[in-house]
Amino acid sequence: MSDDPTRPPAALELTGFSAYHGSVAAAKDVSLRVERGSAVGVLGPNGAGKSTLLLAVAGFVRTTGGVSIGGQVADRLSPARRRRLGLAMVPQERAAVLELSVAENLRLSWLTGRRATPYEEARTSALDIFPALAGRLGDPAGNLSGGQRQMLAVSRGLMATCDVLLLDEPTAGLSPKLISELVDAIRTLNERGITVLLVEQNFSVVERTCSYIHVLNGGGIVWHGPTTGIDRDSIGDLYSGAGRPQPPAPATPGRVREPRVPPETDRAVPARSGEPEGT
Ligand SMILES: Nc1ncnc2c1ncn2[C@@H]1O[C@H](COP(=O)(O)OP(=O)(O)OP(=O)(O)O)[C@@H](O)[C@H]1O
Repeated sequence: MSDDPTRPPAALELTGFSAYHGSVAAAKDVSLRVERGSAVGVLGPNGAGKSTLLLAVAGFVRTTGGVSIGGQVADRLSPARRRRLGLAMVPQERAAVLELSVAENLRLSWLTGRRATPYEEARTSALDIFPALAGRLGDPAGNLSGGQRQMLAVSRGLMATCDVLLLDEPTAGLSPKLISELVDAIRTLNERGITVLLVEQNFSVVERTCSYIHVLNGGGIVWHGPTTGIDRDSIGDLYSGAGRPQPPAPATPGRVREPRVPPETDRAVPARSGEPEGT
């Protein structure tokens, strides 16, 4: 948790957070902060520990260190209790009950979620973001294309009427058109005050949605900084931990988003162990 009592609580905050498969730490000493209504990206090579980190935040993996959701300490809470605090996760597998219809899948997520918003309202709100699903409500989820199933997976997260959405590589395998739709959807979520922690391999998606990124490798954060101004050619250096801060590039309207971070934290810094890292 933040040491500064005057700072409003983050939507999500990890402090010295480690996550274990058995006795092996797949995410190590991760500290990060995600402000309400912002999107923060986690990039890194295969096996870096990104999915494990999200699963651990959602409560499915043994952890040490601190996790708080909306200012509430959640370290020891079950996944269900974390959902009630407003956390939802969309795993990499595009989870849906394939035998149930699209509408039934949405209803199921609402029933097992926080029900902070009436069902009809939550459904209208989700379909507003993914209109392609509106015409498929009666179809079995198993009949959807991969991209449509991804939209359904994100909609299911929204039906839980969440405040914080964890997205694990939501654009994997999608066409450029569907990726653009998903990018727009993430921006819309932020505009509605929903916070997003986005695991991605696709830097372009992170660049278009996130104000801040953390690069994970070998389970630890090897670099973090604002997204604006990162030179695409330096991504390999960031992955290897050899990244150097880049001078901020002038924002190009419509292409690069203005950073949402406060000016005093608008700087790129190689990560040091134990250092709080945030937006
Ligand atoms: N259920 C598990 N049991 C044991 N080890 C696991 C398990 N799941 C993942 N691991 C190991 O934890 C490490 C991190 O895996 P993780 O899936 O979190 O990485 P990732 O960054 O999400 O990779 P990718 O981008 O390929 O999905 C890897 O070494 C992996 O082999």
